[in-house]
Amino acid sequence: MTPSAVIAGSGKEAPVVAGSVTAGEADAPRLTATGLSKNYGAFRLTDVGIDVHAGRVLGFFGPNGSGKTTTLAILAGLVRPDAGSIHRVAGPSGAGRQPMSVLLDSFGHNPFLTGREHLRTVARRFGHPASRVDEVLEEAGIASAARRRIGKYSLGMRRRLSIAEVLLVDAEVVLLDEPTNGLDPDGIVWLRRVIRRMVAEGRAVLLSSHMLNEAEGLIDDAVFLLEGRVEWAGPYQDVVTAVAERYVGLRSTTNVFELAEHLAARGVDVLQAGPDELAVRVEQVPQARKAVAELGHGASIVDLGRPNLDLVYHLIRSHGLRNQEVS
Ligand SMILES: Nc1ncnc2c1ncn2[C@@H]1O[C@H](COP(=O)(O)OP(=O)(O)OP(=O)(O)O)[C@@H](O)[C@H]1O
Repeated sequence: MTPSAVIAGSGKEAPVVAGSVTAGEADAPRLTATGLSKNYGAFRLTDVGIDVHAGRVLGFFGPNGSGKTTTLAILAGLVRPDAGSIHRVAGPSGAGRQPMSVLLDSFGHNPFLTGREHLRTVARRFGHPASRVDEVLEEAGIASAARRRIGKYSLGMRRRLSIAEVLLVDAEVVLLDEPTNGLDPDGIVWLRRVIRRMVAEGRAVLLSSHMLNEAEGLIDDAVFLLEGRVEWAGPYQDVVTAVAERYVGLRSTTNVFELAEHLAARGVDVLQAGPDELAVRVEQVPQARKAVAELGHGASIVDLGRPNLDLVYHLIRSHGLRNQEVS
């Protein structure tokens, strides 16, 4: 069962996984998880490690069922792992923030409460004045629905309410699982602003998302999960560089879909890199040229430039780019 949306306030409710808290520097990792493992029988999360740094956004990516929500639920203390440890590092003293807030993909709101009643409960729990509730309702664009029961909210309104809740909690570490789900384009633009502001305020943000276009301009670090294991983790610029060093673009006057099929049939690892461009491994360029010539077309090898997150994701997903030790 996927846990419902929750705010992990004090962190005390987390089942302790050899967890600990120390005081840290301004730019230190605020949350470090190592060796997280969970065996669900049909699915295993294996040896997952994550560092979420102050003032940075960590993009957390992987296909459906790769274990992202399971990992977030463990970090939030909602699921007890079979192994691993979580270490939280407190920010500079005086910030007065809660340790962590979490927005999970599913909702755990009481449908019989109004949006305002729900947020007032959260505000009381964390000692915030009721006036703050109205501020976040306004900011989230749901002030006009504040007196309506949550059960009558649309999907996007419930998502906005969850984000309002994250703002209200005012935490050092913010974990966001698919926060754009259900948001309209205005809501997505607003969420981007919210995330940028949170990192500018020195918070550590983990953003799990399938919306690669949306995540691209926001992330500083990335973790790619495949089948419950970390395939690649580190500064996002490093994976972009790694892809740009290993792959080149291939342009041809022929239909690229037809060309891609032709190359794949000849054993060339090939991916779509743009509307009229493919990506192939540097070492397979001679093979690719030969295959293109067989089709009777010319082809040019081009620099991929800065590969976008979409291409990086698909390369990792289908060809692998492991920079993690396999245990
Ligand atoms: N409580 C549970 N009991 C058994 N299996 C579970 C449980 N929770 C999750 N799983 C399984 O763990 C696997 C990973 O699920 P998880 O929700 O973590 O993936 P995800 O990467 O977040 O996927 P998505 O992108 O679809 O949200 C799935 O196969 C799921 O069925």
